[in-house]
Amino acid sequence: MKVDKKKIEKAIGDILEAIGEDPKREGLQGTPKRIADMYEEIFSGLKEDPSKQLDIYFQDEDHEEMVLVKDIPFYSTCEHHLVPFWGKAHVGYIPRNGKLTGLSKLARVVDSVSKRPQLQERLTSQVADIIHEKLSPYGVIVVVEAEHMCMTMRGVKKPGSKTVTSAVRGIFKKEAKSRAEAMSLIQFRS
Ligand SMILES: Nc1nc2c(ncn2[C@@H]2O[C@H](COP(=O)(O)OP(=O)(O)OP(=O)(O)O)[C@@H](O)[C@H]2O)c(=O)[nH]1
Ligand SMILES: [Zn+2]
Repeated sequence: MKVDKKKIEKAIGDILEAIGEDPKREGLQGTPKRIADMYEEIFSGLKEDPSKQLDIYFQDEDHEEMVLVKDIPFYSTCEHHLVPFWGKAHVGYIPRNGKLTGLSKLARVVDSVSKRPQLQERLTSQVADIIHEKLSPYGVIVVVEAEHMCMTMRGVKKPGSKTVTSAVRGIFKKEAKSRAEAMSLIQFRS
């Protein structure tokens, strides 16, 4: 289902009125439509199945070592306040039976689960679960670091504070050594 743009436009008009604005003044006339268009874009992940991004994979029987794509930028929307949280995701996995996915597909999975009203913890575990279920790798590790606008521009007002979440599956859960190796690669700065 597509977003109901008419309903969003009406709601935004109501909010503008409720805060004491005049939705008919020149600068605001197009705002409900702009926001409806924007919501269609930033919530487009709601009607996607992110695991479809991993439908295509390559076979390389030889490669059963860690693959890590780090510093994947993302923007998401906090489900509590509907304001942005954004940062970087680091996604690693150890392929099994030569099931390698395209590197960009890992970033596409991050994009897809970001474009919904989200919790950072859920975003992190959804990325790990999708890769784990679809590619059956030896293990998956996902680390997400983000700044939440609901903690900076309002409320507790702590600009610069970062929230770090992680989700590990398979071997990364069982073996501290593999986890430590992945974490050192994530932290490595060239
Ligand atoms: N666990 C988790 N909490 C989040 C996330 N995004 C926002 N929050 C928190 O959700 C909580 C909502 O708390 P409430 O007390 O219901 O709302 P509030 O009165 O606006 O809270 P304050 O932000 O403390 O002013 C806050 O503590 C937010 O920091 C997230 O991704 N994960
Ligand atoms: Zn929030």
